[in-house]
Amino acid sequence: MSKNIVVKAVDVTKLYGTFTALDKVSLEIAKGEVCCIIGPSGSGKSTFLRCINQLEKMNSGAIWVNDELVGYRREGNNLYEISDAEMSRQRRHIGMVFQRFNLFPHKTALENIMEGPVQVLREPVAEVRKRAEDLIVRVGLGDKAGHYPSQLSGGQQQRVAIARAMCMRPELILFDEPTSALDPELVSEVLDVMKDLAASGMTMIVVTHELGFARNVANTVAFMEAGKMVEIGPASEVLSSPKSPRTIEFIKAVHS
Ligand SMILES: Nc1ncnc2c1ncn2[C@@H]1O[C@H](COP(=O)(O)OP(=O)(O)OP(=O)(O)O)[C@@H](O)[C@H]1O
Repeated sequence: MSKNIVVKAVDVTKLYGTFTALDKVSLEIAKGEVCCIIGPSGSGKSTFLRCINQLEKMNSGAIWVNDELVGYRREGNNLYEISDAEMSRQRRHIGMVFQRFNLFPHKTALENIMEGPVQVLREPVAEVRKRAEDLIVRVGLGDKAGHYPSQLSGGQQQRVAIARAMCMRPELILFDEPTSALDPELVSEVLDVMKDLAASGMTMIVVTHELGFARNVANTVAFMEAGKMVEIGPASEVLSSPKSPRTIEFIKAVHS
């Protein structure tokens, strides 16, 4: 695989009982690219992100992150599955930002940002603190380092969550509807931080209903429906002249 490809997913299939949540979904993202995944509720967007970072085990298919197989493949009798230890090692390369910010309530903003590198990666505290202090300034919250999550707005909490993901120095950050739990007036401050991150060269996969963000920031837009990747291509093409009738309908509905 080319060194430039950060994520490659091939024929990822996920079943919940007999229900097919993902049906042979494939995707390839190059270093520094931003891919937005759009689609109606229940189409499998979150499930796909969760398969990429191993929060869900797929039933078949394969996922590579930076040339390393992180998912498993089952082809007939040919089963390959990486160990849980290996999975958690791999997962460190992948940051995740959730719809609900999931900060530790009893830790300050700065402590939340430092938590992963100190507790999981066992990096020296002083080094991590320096990095976290730079990051909190970068997300515009330099004056809120000592605040607890309950003292921050939703938009501020989400910016802390983004800084927390970045502090792990991931190869890739997955965003699962990062602005959909926010009051409308707080959406743009989070999107601005994400835009900045994209401009700095971070590879990102973003599940979002913010088509304006997708249009302005994404290189690639993927439209999913009923567990299938219906259409994928350059953002301008998919958003301005979609080919699939279902994509056309969806984009029209979001705009109206
Ligand atoms: N743990 C689970 N057990 C059973 N079914 C599940 C589970 N998680 C998700 N599903 C089902 O799989 C389908 C895909 O869900 P998913 O959350 O991935 O969709 P989505 O496109 O992210 O939707 P939304 O935009 O509403 O978040 C849905 O029909 C959902 O009900």
